[in-house]
Amino acid sequence: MNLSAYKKVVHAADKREVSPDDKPDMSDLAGFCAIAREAADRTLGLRPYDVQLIGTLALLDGHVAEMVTGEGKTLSGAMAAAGYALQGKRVHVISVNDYLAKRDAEWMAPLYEALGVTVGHIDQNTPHEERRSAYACDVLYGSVSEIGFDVLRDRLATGPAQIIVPAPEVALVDEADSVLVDEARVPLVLAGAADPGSTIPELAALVRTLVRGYHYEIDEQGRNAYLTTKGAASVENILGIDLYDENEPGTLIEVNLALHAHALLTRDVDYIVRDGRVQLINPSRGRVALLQRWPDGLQAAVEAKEALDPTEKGEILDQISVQGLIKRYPQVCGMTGTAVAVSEQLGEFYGLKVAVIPPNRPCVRDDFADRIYPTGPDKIAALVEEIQAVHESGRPILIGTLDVAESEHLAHLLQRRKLEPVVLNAKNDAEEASIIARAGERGAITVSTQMAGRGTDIRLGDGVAELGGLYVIGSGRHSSSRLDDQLRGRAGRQGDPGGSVFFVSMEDELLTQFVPDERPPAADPDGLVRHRRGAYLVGHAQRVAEGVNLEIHRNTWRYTRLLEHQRELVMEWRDKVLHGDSASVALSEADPERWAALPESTRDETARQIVLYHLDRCWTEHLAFLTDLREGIHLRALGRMSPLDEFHREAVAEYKQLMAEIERRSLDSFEAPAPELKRPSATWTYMINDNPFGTEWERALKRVTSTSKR
Ligand SMILES: Nc1ncnc2c1ncn2[C@@H]1O[C@H](COP(=O)(O)OP(=O)(O)OP(=O)(O)O)[C@@H](O)[C@H]1O
Repeated sequence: MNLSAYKKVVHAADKREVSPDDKPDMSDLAGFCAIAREAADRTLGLRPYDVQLIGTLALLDGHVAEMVTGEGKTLSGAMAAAGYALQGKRVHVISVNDYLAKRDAEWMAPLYEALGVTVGHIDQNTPHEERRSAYACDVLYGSVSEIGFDVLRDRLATGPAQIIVPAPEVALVDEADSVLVDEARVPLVLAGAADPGSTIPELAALVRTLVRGYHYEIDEQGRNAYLTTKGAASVENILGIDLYDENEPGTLIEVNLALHAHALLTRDVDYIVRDGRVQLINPSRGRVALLQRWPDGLQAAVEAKEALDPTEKGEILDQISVQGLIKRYPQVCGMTGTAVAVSEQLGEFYGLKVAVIPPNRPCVRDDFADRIYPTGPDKIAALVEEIQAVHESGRPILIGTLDVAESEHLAHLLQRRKLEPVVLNAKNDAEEASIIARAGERGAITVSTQMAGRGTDIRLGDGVAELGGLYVIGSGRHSSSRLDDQLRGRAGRQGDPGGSVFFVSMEDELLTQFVPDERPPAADPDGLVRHRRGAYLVGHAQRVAEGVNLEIHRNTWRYTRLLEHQRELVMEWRDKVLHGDSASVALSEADPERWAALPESTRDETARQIVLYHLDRCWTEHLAFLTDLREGIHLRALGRMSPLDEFHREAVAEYKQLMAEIERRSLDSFEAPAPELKRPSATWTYMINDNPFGTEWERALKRVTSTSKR
């Protein structure tokens, strides 16, 4: 169907008479729309606009619906989820965070109930049994990471009763660009406690004494720190060892990790320290990611840097990418305010098409041209002036910053001027929704990191419309214009008046990183850069950044596709072991005598546990092998071989042996039982890429973009 077909359905729905006892019939879409509209009106007090029904139809048709922010996607999505449920399909509404999953599930519950559909939600604190009942509902709301980690944790089930995620049927993805594109660059990783290793706190103290430019260098992209020859010599001197001793490779790695933690990771930007623990800040959302950590060595190095007790070490038990997770669902659809800009990626990675839904009331927000300044301090000074001047009129202002440290710095400067900004960042994210909801009140000044509080409606206070509505200021352009548009979209919702502007400096990271060699144009006497070239460079840097990110995404996907395929095959096998008798069949055939000697009542379970243990163990080892392989694979390029082909060749060969290895080890355990098959005692999740330093390929790519002149 296309937009005009949807409109016809909605037009027909308008003419239907609906009685309270009507049951929706999904073969009659107009009838369904009429009933859903009536049910929403009676239960939620919201009568869906025609465009919301059009959005619902686009979702039921498997599209990503682009609906402008504030148009009421929550309701469109709920009607579509109910529609799928009434077709007998189980729906997962995937949101960007726990808060929205809970809010939307609870808000829409009366509508679902009226339509005869059950609904549940999960968040990171949901206990096991409640989680299970939530998954048993027709419609489940949960964040992508919660659902992903449940899928990964189910993977460790040693009995069918432990599994909580039912077979996937429909995924309805809210903020689809953010989930399917931004978050998709980072695989979800489940790790388990293994042998505790040693960490060297002295190294944290040692690297603190090193001087940048003399002892160590940081590459232009700020992604990699490395010792210079002089630095390496000093470290060797202090430690009294040979860093490059082939028999002791561990120390060099630990020194490098300590240096990375010291030189590249900044407290309050990349992580915060709370309750004696290092908590990561999710770079795409500026929120604290609970239960997430860096790969071990780096986590330990950051803990040592902050003089905290080291947490347990672990190994990767399993991982899945957002693509891998989403591809499990036979039916996928989504909604977002900014889909068109990523339509190419949605098509390439997910086979999804975008449907643009017209707004209910046209947007009348004033989007002003960027204010460009030569230096960072000039920009900040002008930004503070602007805030003060606008604030005097009483107009509410929302300032979007790029990180927590910047928010705090700005808040500090505003306070010095006797202004009272409310700061919204990863440190108080529990309250962020209610704070952001008040950002439209007269006189409010709200400083917020990136998309914190996203999805919360900002209503204008009394008399604010006359002042021009909410004024949104970005303290710098993001690495993608989509994120800029999302920030602008906080103002001018549902036809409200509003304004937006970005303050940019030629020293912003976006420019120094992606167009480092360009000479910026001079400023006018009042300090503002008005030359066309200024705006051109900003736009150009953003396009380069977008291109680099797309290539990174593409490349990650090229490598993970094979891994995910192998994972699927192993999981199919595991399912057969878990639910069937394949372990018993295999082991009884391999050693009938031993089989006959075992007590009949327990031998099936014994066989199952042995095979599951070795299957999980071998998969963990296989993952470690693939990670190592991928890290070293770029060297093959030197031998004129295609790294990707080589990776595939070796990964496939190794995989072929995997099955045989599992069988061999299982048989060994069966014949001479080990005292205990010890499984990991605790699990946790990672958010950062499998390689914290970026792959060699990414680094090379960044080098290319930074040296190419246009
Ligand atoms: N049919 C309707 N009639 C009246 N108000 C509505 C209707 N649909 C939604 N709203 C209101 O519009 C506001 C925005 O809704 P919602 O939060 O779903 O928007 P959104 O499109 O998800 O925005 P965002 O992109 O910021 O997440 C809410 O306050 C909601 O109550």
